[in-house]
Amino acid sequence: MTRPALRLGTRRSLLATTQSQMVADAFTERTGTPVELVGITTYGDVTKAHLAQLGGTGVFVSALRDKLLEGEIDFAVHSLKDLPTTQDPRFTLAALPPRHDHRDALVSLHKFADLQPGAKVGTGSPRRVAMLRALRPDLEYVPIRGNADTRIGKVTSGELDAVVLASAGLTRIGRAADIAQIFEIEELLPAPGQGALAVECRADRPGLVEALSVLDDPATRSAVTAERALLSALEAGCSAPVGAFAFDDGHTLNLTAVVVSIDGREAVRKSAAGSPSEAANLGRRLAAEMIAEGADRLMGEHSH
Ligand SMILES: NCc1[nH]cc(CCC(=O)O)c1CC(=O)O
Repeated sequence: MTRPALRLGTRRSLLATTQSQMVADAFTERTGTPVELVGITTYGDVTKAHLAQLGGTGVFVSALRDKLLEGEIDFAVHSLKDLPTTQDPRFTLAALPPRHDHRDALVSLHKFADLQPGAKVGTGSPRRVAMLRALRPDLEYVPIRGNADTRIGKVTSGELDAVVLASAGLTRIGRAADIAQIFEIEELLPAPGQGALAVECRADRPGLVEALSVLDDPATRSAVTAERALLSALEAGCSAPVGAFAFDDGHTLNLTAVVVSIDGREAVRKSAAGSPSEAANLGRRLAAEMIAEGADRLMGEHSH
């Protein structure tokens, strides 16, 4: 007997459809249940303009959630770093699949250290600007928007000397060959949850939550739980210059986080370790220690 296909709602961008297809394939391989992708055009995709004024990437998330509530789709795949840290109780993150690469990457013809003084580096992220400024205050940081292809195109055309994007996203859309350098976390701490995917469905479908949970990776879940608890406890918005990375080696969860002033001159950077079963506590504890050292002052207007 063939089972009915589950409907996986996805934005139509290359990154979104690729990530959704990866999850669909992994689920079908594990369970034998077919998955059908359902393309959804979101308000954010249509208007393009002033995404920040629409509430940042949250518009993409809420469009998919609306389709879950309407029953048009069974589940959705999000980039975890685009999800608000406060979970809407109507939905469950049924699976957090294994995270492979959390780091940021430089797309350029040159290594970061070899860029000429005054070279133009494109990134729309205050976190990346603040941390890169700490390393190279002599470069010019230019805000940019658009999908990865558009951003890479500005390097190819010579309009910019480099752009910085998540390594995971570049690899997923087949642009790994354009990466000149991957930043290690000592240089550039990624956004909380960067590189991880979240598989979400309605909380009132426990059978589906259980079925999707075959894709969950407990070590990824504990790591990103700590990162996101820290972000939430810092009361930082998605545009705040906050970096965090946690790694669960199966016994110990190590968390490192930084808050940098937007000019790159001041930073509070701290690490802590704990039990993976206490991931959220670890994140909250490290956030409290960072606030005690002035992290909230550094965030300035970027908090909330
Ligand atoms: N904010 C946009 C966004 N959301 C997820 C990714 C890439 C994939 C990931 O980080 O999981 C990107 C682009 C980028 O930051 O380069």
